[in-house]
Amino acid sequence: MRTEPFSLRLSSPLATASGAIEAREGFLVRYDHRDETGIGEATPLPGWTESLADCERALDRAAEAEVSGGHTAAMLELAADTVPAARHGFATALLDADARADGVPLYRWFDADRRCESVPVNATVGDGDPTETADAVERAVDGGFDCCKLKVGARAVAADVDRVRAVRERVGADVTLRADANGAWSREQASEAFDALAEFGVAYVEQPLAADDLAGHADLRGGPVGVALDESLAHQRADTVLAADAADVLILKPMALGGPGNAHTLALRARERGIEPVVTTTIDGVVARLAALHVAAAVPDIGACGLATGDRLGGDLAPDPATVTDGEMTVPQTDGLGVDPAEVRQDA
Ligand SMILES: O=C(O)CCC(=O)c1ccccc1C(=O)O
Ligand SMILES: [Mg+2]
Repeated sequence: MRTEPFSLRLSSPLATASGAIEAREGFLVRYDHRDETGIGEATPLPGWTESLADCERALDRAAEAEVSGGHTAAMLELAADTVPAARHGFATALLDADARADGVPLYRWFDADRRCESVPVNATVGDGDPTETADAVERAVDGGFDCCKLKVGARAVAADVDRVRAVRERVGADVTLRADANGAWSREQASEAFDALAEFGVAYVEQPLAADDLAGHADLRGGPVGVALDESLAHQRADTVLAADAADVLILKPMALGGPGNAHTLALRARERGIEPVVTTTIDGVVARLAALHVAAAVPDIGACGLATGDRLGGDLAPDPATVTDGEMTVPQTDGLGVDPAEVRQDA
């Protein structure tokens, strides 16, 4: 196992209720397995995953364990609940090598019977005043998106409602709107927001309440605006979240869940319970974005996913083979993730 640090600046920082994301630092992971080299990416995001320092220590421990015990021993050092980003990095490299060895794109390693050319994606629009927000959504719609997610919760509920009204007036009824409060609201604020946002046809709100308030989320369900859980999954066991009947939609971030395999398993388990899975990045480099794209591609009839985040980066780890046209992201059909590990490095 070989690891290499990288640091990517966002040319377009994402303003959220829990602060702005301005840069992403992490590690590329390379692993030789079954005569192939696989590549993975560990890009921790504090609040969602372990710290950068804990990620590095976990990868070092895993590399040491691998020398004598192979990939099984390495994986035992990488617990999904404590070091999910480190686990994601190694697990992705292993999966990439396995899919290459089997001669299939990663999504077909998850489900050999599937063929998936593209995955629908939403545009992600950060906090801003009503005009800035409507401008950003209009640009996205002009660029072919028909589903936009707005960050809310960074200002008063009434001010967010003004933003959503401005967006709806600007782009009309045909665009699907979602909101993401990143856990900012009290129960009272959330119920006020849900009542007001219903008028503008908001499909769902991601994490309206704190991550541990599953009962509060369960109470918000049943109206025209759906409830999606995101942070709750990063902070609690998936079994607890699934059993709480607290969500219409589950947001699955492979980086926060310990890897593409864990995210894929959870997507199918959510479906079994009538909960819609949505796969998103944590604003990552191209390796992790492709891993998330393949997870989404492996799930039949998945709705719009939060994968169109590459254009926020000022530089990347390799050219991106997945382009977005008419709100659909193309899925690479070459073996593995769809990037050549030899061409992956910072600012490639
Ligand atoms: O879902 C999207 O549209 C993009 C991803 C996104 O919003 C996000 C990115 C980094 C950290 C947290 C989040 C989030 O969904 O809350
Ligand atoms: Mg979210």
